Parts: sequence; C-alpha cells; structure tokens
Amino acid sequence: MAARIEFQDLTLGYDRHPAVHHLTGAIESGALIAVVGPNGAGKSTLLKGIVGMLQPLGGRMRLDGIAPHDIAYLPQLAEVDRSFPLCVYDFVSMGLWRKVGAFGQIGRGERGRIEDAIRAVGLEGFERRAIGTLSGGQMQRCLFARLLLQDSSLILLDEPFNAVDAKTAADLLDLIRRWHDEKRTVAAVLHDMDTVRRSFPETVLIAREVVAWGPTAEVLTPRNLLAARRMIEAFDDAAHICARDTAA
Ligand SMILES: Nc1ncnc2c1ncn2[C@@H]1O[C@H](COP(=O)(O)OP(=O)(O)OP(=O)(O)O)[C@@H](O)[C@H]1O
Repeated sequence: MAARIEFQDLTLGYDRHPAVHHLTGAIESGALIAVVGPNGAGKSTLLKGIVGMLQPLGGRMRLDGIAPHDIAYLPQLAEVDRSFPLCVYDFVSMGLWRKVGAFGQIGRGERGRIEDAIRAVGLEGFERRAIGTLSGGQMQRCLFARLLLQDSSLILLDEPFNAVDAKTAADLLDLIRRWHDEKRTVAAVLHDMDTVRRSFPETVLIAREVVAWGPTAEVLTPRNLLAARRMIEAFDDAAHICARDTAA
C-alpha cells in the first residue's frame, strides 16, 4: 500500500486562467495532510488536478503507486447529484465498480462488504432509502461508505465535515484515522483549524500558491494565515498568465 504524489511547478486552472500556481512538493506515501486556505484559494482545484479532472496548464504532477482511476475522491457535497433515483445500498455498492464492472455479478462476498461498509458509517436500516431523501450528514456517511469499498491507497476528501454535526464529524474522523493507521495516503480540504491542529500532522496552506507546507504547528501560525488572506485579496482572478512567468 503506497501512493505518493509529486508536484513540479504545477499550475492548474480553468479556461487558461490559473487557479493554483507553481506548486512544488510531494505528498508522501502514508501522509495524513490537511489542505487549507481562504475561500477561492484553489483547494478544490488542487484535488481535481490530482484526480485528473483538470489537466495541468503548466508544470507536472507524478503519481507513484496508483493510477488516477483508482483514487478514492470525495467531492464537495454540493457537487453530488442526488436527484438520481438510487437507494443507499446501490449508491454505496458503486464503490466496487472498478472490481465488479458494469455487468459483473455482486456475489455473497461483495454483499457482505457492502453491508460492512454501511454498518461502519452507522447507516444500518437506511439501505433502501433513496439518496435524495437523506440529510446532509447521512449523505456524507453514505459517501464515506462508498470510499470504504473502493479500498484505495490514496483518498482525497473535499470538505468532508461540511454541514455535518459534531457526532457525525467525530465518526468520520475515526474512519480517516483508521485509513491513516492502515498506511493509506489521505489528503483533506478542511476549514476548521481546530480539527486540523488536533488530527492532521501535516498541512499545506495555499492561497493560489503555497504559503507554507510542513508540520501543522509550523504552518498554521497567525503570520502565515494573515499572509494567505492578503494574497487572496490581492489576486487578480482575470489574469491570463502570472506575473512571475512574465518577469522571468
Ligand atoms: N469550473 C470552474 N470554472 C472557472 N473557474 C473556476 C471553476 N471552479 C473554480 N474556479 C475558480 O478557481 C478559483 C479556485 O477555486 P477553488 O474552488 O479551487 O477554491 P477553494 O479553495 O476550494 O474555495 P472554497 O474554500 O470556497 O471551496 C476560484 O477563483 C474559483 O472561482
């Protein structure tokens, strides 16, 4: 179980507009890293770049030990289409998609794993409920169950505790710790700095580029957080190319 990500001067963006610039560094195998920064800092963009939903505008990214389609990715809750008529059981079972495929049989072993995953997130009794009728916290549990089944060595979580209550957040955090104990590589976009300080040994603070990256206590200083805020306020969203490129 080893998945490592290396960035070399990576720039990601939309329609040629950079959203994250000049990212250089590595997320080591087995890391438990928080991705933090102000709104619009480029955190979600970074995860989308790692998953392959966005191609680099510049620089390079290298995945070691895992293919992009094997990454377990939790998008922001708002991006999940819940209008599709699926029940919890069927939605969770999609975590086995890579193993079973479109026309594969779900046998007794797989059914056991689906039931285990639903139990692990505390959704027993909800198996036949339509996903569109779940509360925000229940839906987040459902998404985590699907991730559990994916059994990936690289797990990317975009605001996993958004709109969930304290009990649900604690339960989901336990699952994240379990993944970390199993030596999986976990990166999570988070806004709650207390959770980051308590549970994430490593942090990358971004504001369209890296402000600080390293042990959480060294990254989350008032000085770095202020610098991040100022960088976001100063960023020109309409810029086509970055000033550093033209100055070179
Ligand atoms: N699909 C898109 N098309 C064009 N621009 C986008 C798109 N998605 C994001 N952006 C822009 O890219 C920049 C970074 O957005 P991103 O969603 O990565 O930030 P974030 O750090 O995740 O923010 P938040 O904390 O608010 O979720 C923002 O200026 C945003 O408006």
